[in-house]
Amino acid sequence: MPDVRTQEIAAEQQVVDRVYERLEGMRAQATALAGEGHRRAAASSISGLVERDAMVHRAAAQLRALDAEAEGLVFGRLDFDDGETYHVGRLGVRDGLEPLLIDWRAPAAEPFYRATSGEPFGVVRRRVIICRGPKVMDLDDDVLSPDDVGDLRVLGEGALLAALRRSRGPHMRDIVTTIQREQDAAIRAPARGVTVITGGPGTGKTQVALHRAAYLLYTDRARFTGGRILVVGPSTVFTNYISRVLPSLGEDSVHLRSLGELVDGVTATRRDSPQVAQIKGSDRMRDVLIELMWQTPPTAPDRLRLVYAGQVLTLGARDLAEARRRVRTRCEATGTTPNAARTAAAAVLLDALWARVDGPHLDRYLFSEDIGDRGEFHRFLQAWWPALTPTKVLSWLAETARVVGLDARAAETLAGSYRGRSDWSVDDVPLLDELTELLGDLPAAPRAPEPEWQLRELTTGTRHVATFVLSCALRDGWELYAPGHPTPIALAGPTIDNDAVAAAQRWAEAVILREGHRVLSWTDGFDPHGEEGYVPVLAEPLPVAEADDDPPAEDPYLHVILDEAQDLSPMECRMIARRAEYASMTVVGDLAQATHPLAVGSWPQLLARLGKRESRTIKLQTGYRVPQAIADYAALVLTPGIAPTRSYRPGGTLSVRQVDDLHAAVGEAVRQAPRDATIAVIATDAAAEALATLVDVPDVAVVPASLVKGLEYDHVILVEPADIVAAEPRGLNRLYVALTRAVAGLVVLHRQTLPAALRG
Ligand SMILES: Nc1ncnc2c1ncn2[C@@H]1O[C@H](COP(=O)(O)OP(=O)(O)OP(=O)(O)O)[C@@H](O)[C@H]1O
Repeated sequence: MPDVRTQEIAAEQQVVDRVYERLEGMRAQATALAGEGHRRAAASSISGLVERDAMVHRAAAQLRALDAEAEGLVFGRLDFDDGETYHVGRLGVRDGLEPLLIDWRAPAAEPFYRATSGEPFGVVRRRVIICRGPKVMDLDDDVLSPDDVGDLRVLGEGALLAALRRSRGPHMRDIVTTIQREQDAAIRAPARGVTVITGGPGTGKTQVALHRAAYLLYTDRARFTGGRILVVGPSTVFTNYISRVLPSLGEDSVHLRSLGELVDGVTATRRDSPQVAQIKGSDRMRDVLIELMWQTPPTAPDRLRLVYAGQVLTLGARDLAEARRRVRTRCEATGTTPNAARTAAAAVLLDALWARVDGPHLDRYLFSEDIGDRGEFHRFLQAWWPALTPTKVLSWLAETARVVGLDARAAETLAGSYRGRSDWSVDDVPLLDELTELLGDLPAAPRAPEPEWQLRELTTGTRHVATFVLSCALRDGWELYAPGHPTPIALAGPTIDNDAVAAAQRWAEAVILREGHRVLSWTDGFDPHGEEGYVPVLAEPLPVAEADDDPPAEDPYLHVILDEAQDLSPMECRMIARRAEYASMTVVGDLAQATHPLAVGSWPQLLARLGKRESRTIKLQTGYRVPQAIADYAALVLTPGIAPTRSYRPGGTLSVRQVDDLHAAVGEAVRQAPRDATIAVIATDAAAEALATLVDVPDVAVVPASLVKGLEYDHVILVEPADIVAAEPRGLNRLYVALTRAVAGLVVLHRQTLPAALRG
């Protein structure tokens, strides 16, 4: 006769089997629907069918993601006092009208995470079903009666302990079966406004942030699907570590980026020294960058020499500097970015050259036309006012001895950080992003000319032309149209006879030159009204894109989740704020772990940097990573007044050893660490480099202290705390972060005296 447990497991297995059977059916249906074509399903007269098909498609997509993760789909059951029972899982499954499995994010599943004996929500029993794929392995029942309330109010204690004991892999695993009450409240907080989630190390902030992303997608999929949620983490090591959590929840449409990956085309992983980070992170860098982008490019020629009407016209370095200053003033007054300023630059140079022409009888238009015809003027213009990319401008800093807006020492520190480097640091990324905005779009690549038949196609109304067009209207005389404009930008008026095509073309060439383009010759074309006209062949491709042809603006993010947000510098906040303009936010962090020299002292201060106001704050109190003994030791370095995290994790070993030979001691500690565990040696960035060659053992990671934030390992060997503290202004906070990475064992090795806080 099987015992009750075995019987219960068998009963649950039947339910799980039914769920998988139904899913198989849905999968087959989805494949068939895909084969049939979605249009046919959508055209069905029964609207319920369309909804069902959509559900089947969605389930199939989720299943693909879940299959890849091989996680059990069913993990919970709730029994209510009215006799009702449901099963809770990673996705919702119905058989006809009967719900077989409730999605963990559905309101009906909330009691699974919230019910306590004090507030049971009608639940009499919560059961965690421990599955390996489709096979039920074990059950953990929680009978809710008033006597059950323990000190920590842990829900599903057996399952939680089992989850905490599970061996650690290279990636973080989801916690969907064991989310705790306070975590659930944070996950399900309203999407709107800004939700700040704080808590000590290991309280599950990152987990909450990721489960919240999955929750928001569930509650408003139409709004958030397709990459409208952005999750930002501090480093690529960290984003890689957490990258499996959302797929294991069946969600793959969230953008997960590290701070070094927010600008297209750049993947930065290296951090600058605190001294450099302090300069690059400060918001005065915006002014520095503005000065930099208007300065004379290092490759620009410093003399312009042309011959006109037998006269040698020269602009020397001082004239050119003055001309550049005038272009800047003109552009700043009109909000023109440097990349859109070549037209203005041409006009200012022509003014300066004309001022040197001796001879009152000479004509200004003819002068512009003649000079404009000279290839040398255009070659000069391109070199003197080149198209600028953010990377090009930032690289000038390596060579710039005097940086407007910085004192000499800061300028030298900044320049030094670029010398001899070919890669960008994470701290450069906000500067590149700022420059992208400041410089404006690059002139567009040349577009294929419109086929002639398309030009003739016009029957009624006006069109936007793709290039300049010169045409002659019967009553108004010669008109010149510019790209993208349906109305003329210039009218010749009665001065040019309607038949004098050559004169009209000369006039138009002068106007076009003022717009920054040189005409080589003319061909036939059509104006915006479909009338025949002349189209110039330009020396350079047109930088102006027709309004209709602009690439669609990228969809903005609608929710931005920031992890380790305590560390964002003012420039990083500006970069995030640009992406979060239309977004609600979830801001996650721990001020005690702030290590950036410009980190904020409070959450309202951070939100002010982001241009947002706090809507709600949720503080997580219980730690799940660090055992209490290690948490208490780490808390010694905290500022007095900050309470250590109350840890739920049992066990843990702590050993603090003073040694003579650090390298030998590290080798010994690595040999003694259990083999089936994840092991990290954490040291200052400089020491980590040396240790990495020394500790060449597979599965043992040597991690620089600056990269360890957000990560965790079963065993941590921490090397020379005094050096970690001394390495940077917020060294104590860095030490606190390093001390709170261990899940089971922490070995602290030191040769020097320990930092005062740890001696206590
Ligand atoms: N409810 C839970 N059930 C099981 N494990 C949990 C739970 N909450 C957190 N954990 C585990 O605790 C560890 C720490 O979680 P997490 O990294 O999210 O904490 P954190 O607050 O972001 O830490 P830090 O501030 O150090 O970055 C992880 O291994 C996580 O899986």
